[in-house]
Amino acid sequence: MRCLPFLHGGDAKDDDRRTGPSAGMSASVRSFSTEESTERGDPRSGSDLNSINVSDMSAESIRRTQYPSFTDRPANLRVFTFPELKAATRNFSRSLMVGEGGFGCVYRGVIKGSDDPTERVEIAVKQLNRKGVQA
Ligand SMILES: Nc1ncnc2c1ncn2[C@@H]1O[C@H](COP(=O)(O)OP(=O)(O)OP(=O)(O)O)[C@@H](O)[C@H]1O
Repeated sequence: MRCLPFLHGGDAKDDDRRTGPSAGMSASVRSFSTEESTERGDPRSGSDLNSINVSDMSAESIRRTQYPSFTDRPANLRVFTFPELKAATRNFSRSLMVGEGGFGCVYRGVIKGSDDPTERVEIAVKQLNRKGVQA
């Protein structure tokens, strides 16, 4: 699941969508949980989820998946827990769904600011669909 700044109006696929932290309204997230796995109590840790089974990967695909360590992430990359995203989107309410891509649905949400908890930051949260065509 990933979390992006929520954009008002217009085509969300334009360049504004990729402005990131410099836009002053960003919320980045990297979470691999799904509601399904969380409610089953999936015991995998974040580091487990970052690991890659290379047994059946080609050399080319391995080269393409050389991500930096999750612990080496940029200081301004904010990480959210699944319960936080669930609360922000009112349990992924259909009424807050703003779109759907090949990997899953995108929901509008509101979270507290990282520096000022009274600040309300509008976000877009994509919930990955494991059964989706691309996912
Ligand atoms: N940050 C955002 N703010 C507002 N709406 C968004 C945002 N991100 C996505 N959306 C809405 O959700 C729809 C689907 O977005 P998504 O990123 O899933 O598209 P995609 O790139 O086609 O999907 P995928 O990456 O899963 O193939 C968009 O067309 C848009 O309507």
